[in-house]
Amino acid sequence: MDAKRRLDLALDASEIGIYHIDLRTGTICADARYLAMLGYSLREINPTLDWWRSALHPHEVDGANESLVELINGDGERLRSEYRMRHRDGRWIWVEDRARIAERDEHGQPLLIIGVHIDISQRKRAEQKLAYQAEHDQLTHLLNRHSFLYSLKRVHAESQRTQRPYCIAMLDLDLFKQVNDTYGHLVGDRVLSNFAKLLRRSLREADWAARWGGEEFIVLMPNTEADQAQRSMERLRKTLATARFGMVEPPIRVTVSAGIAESSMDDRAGDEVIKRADTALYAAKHLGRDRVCPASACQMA
Ligand SMILES: Nc1nc2c(ncn2[C@@H]2O[C@H](COP(=O)(O)OP(=O)(O)OP(=O)(O)O)[C@@H](O)[C@H]2O)c(=O)[nH]1
Repeated sequence: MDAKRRLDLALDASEIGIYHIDLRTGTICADARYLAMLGYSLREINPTLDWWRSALHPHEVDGANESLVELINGDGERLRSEYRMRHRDGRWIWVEDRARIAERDEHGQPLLIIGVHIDISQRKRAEQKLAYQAEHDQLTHLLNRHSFLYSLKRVHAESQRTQRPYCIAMLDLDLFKQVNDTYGHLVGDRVLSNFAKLLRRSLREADWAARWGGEEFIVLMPNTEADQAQRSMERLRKTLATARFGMVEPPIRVTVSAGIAESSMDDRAGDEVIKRADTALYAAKHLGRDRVCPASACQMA
């Protein structure tokens, strides 16, 4: 087998598309594999740099363009970037683009760029899945404690800057051990996951909800004062008190207790607000459960 045939077969197996850009005309000469990746055949399209730009995802168009401009005007010889391109059927394909200057004129100006496109959509999907799993609780799909604390750090800094308070609510399902003991752990899991849906639905877009651990949840409400937060948690409490979880007969009823704390300019970190909300939650439990206690009133407990 001659070397060219061997190379063709190897490229075919690799599913790597090859292209070159003629910088004098702005035309792209792409091979069949490059075009097939985007749903086109050789006869259907004459790609140009303008076409390439128009097919880029809005989130990556600037970055991809800058990498190319840097390759053309900078000192480097090589480019390596990742971006999405629109497939003919409307999907977005993640592409890894690796290219180099192939020819320069007598003044050193690039004339030709040669490169390859590799379809990395599968790897990107796997990375996105891993990132999601690292940030979310597996059972409830709410944020996990780690990513909640990360968001809290940012909201706390923003609140110090704007001098506008935020609120934290700590929530704990009441007597949840009885649910597990009566119906089993799997039914308990479903109650937790249905409660999480109810919680998410009852919040504003800007609020953050997380599973703090076990049957305990935490909510961060940016730009919110204690009375607004209390109204929001009261609504949730009432909705839950009248909800029925119908996975068994008779349907399960669950209530929730909550403690609410508003941030103050004296708080050095969000942890201090969490501590006050936790103390208020303890007061809510102590006062008989199925209630919302603001930290400002929990001395009553
Ligand atoms: N099904 C299920 N149960 C959980 C999970 N995490 C924690 N629990 C249960 O939640 C229950 C918490 O019980 P306790 O801490 O005694 O509190 P409680 O029964 O809710 O009572 P109060 O908090 O005092 O109202 C325990 O039975 C835990 O096993 C989980 O992921 N799934």
